[in-house]
Amino acid sequence: MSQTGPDNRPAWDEREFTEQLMAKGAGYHIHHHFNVRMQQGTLTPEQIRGWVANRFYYQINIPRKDAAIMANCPDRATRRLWVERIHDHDGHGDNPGGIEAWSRLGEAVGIARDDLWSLREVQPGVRFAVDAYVNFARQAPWQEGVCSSLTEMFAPKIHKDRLASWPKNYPWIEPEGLAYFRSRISLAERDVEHGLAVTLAHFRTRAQQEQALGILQFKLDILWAMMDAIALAYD
Ligand SMILES: O=C(O)c1cc(C(=O)O)c2c(n1)C(=O)C(=O)c1cc(C(=O)O)[nH]c1-2
Repeated sequence: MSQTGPDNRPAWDEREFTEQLMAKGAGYHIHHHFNVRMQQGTLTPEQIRGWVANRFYYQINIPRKDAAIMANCPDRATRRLWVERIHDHDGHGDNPGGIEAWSRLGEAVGIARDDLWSLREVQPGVRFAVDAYVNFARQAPWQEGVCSSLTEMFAPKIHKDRLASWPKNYPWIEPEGLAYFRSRISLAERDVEHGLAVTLAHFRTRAQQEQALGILQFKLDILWAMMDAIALAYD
């Protein structure tokens, strides 16, 4: 039975709703001019370093964002899956984790560890955008926080693009530095499987489904605003 909201428009079925979410990929930061230039190989070492140093602020805040979603989630089964995201980034047991891998990317592009961790390169626009993501996760119902992570549907392509093009375009970057991108491909696919299942189950009426598209747009805007701030600072 298709559910209707107060305006009586029929809900999309799961296939159509998923297609609507996927169509949001047209606004992914993969299409931002700074990313296009990064991919074409025309960025200078300073520009690459600027991007890596600023994106680090996103990396260190992802586990805080995920902890906020968990804190809002009363469902133990969901928390058992969600906690893996925190382990992925912070590290767990023998796995040093994604933040450490990003630090190694920093070293591979010529940023000293202390410089990266000092956050002194982080631009105000990047800080505001990332903080908005964490604050959203703190304040919104947990299913909306989950929905906002769905830009990860589009992330495996951007990671694969970097793995394919950086070694030939930026031979000065030590190849071991790219391990973060490699690690994220399967993790993003796993995250999306879970995040999409939660989203399809929670946003049922047409109005709710459109709200989900709005949440995904909010997250696309965060990533886009980060790129704008980085492009402005290093162009
Ligand atoms: O390199 C990228 O372009 C990119 C984008 C995104 C994204 O779409 O939010 C993530 C990541 N990387 C990433 O590595 C990552 O771990 C990640 C977690 C999340 C999230 O919202 O929970 N997004 C992303």
